[in-house]
Amino acid sequence: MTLITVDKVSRIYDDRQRKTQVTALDNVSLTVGRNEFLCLLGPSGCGKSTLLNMIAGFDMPTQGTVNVGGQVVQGPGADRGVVFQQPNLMPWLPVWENVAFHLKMQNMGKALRRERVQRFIEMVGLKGFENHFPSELSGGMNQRVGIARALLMNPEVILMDEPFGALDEQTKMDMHAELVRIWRESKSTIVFVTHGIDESLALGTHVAVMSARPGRIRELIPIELDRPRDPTSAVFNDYKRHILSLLRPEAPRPEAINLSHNESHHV
Ligand SMILES: Nc1ncnc2c1ncn2[C@@H]1O[C@H](COP(=O)(O)OP(=O)(O)OP(=O)(O)O)[C@@H](O)[C@H]1O
Repeated sequence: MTLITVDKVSRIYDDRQRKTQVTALDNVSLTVGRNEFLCLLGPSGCGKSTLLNMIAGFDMPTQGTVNVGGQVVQGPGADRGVVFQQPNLMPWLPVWENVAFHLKMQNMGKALRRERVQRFIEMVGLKGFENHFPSELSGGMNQRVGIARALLMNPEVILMDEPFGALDEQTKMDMHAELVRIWRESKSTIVFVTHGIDESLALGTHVAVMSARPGRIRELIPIELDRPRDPTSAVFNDYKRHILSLLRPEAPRPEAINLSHNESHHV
C-alpha cells in the first residue's frame, strides 16, 4: 500500500547573490509503500536533502505535491520523525532526557517521561547508558539517541539524512544491522538519504538513483537480496555495477548485468 507519493515535484531556488535560479529538483515522481525502506542515492548536490525536506514538510515544492498517508504535506508532523546527520543532542541533558525531548515539549511529567522512553532506549541498544551525557558516548551511540528520539513519537515514516555519514566503516556496518532490526521491529517506513552505494544496498528494499543538475530520479530499483546482506556476493556486486552505470552514464555499461530477476521501474 502506498504511503508516500511525490507527484511531479520541482523545486527551484532563487540564488539572489548570483541573480539566477537553481533547479534542485525537476519533475520528480516517486511512490513509497508502507513498510518499505527507500534509499535516495545520488551525488552531492543532486537534491536528495531537498526531496527529504519536502517529505518532512520543512520545505515546499515550487510545483507538484507530496502526499503522506493520504494528506498533502503542508508542514512538519508527528507522523514523520527525522534523523539528521548530526544528532543535535542537548549536551546538558542525559541520554534519557534527550530521547524524551518531544514528551517534555508536551509537558509530560518527569516520572512518566522516564518510563515511556525506556523501551526506545532498549530498542536502540543503549540500556545501561540512560544517565550518560552525550559527551560520554561515541558518535554511533549519539546517533542511536537521535534514532530513539525519532522512534519515540511512533511515526509512520522515519526520514534519515545521511545519519551515519560521520561514522567509521565498522561502526557504520554495526549501525546498518541495528537499523534494519529497528525497522523490522517498529514496522515503520524509512526514507534514507545517502551517497554510498554499498550503504544503499545494505539497507534498502528499494534504491532510487538520482542524477545531478537538475535532480531527477534515474531509476527506482527494487533490491531483492536476502538479509543479512553480503557485500561480497556476486548478486550484490551486480546491483552495484548497475547503479554505477546509472551514476556514470558516460562510462561503458557493463555487458552482462544479471538483473533479469528484478523488475526495474523507470520513473
Ligand atoms: N536554500 C537554498 N537556496 C539555494 N540553493 C539551494 C538551497 N538548498 C539547496 N540548494 C541547491 O539545490 C541543489 C540540491 O541541494 P541538496 O542539498 O538537496 O543536495 P544533496 O543531494 O542533498 O547534496 P549533499 O549530498 O551534498 O547533501 C544544490 O545545487 C544546492 O546548492
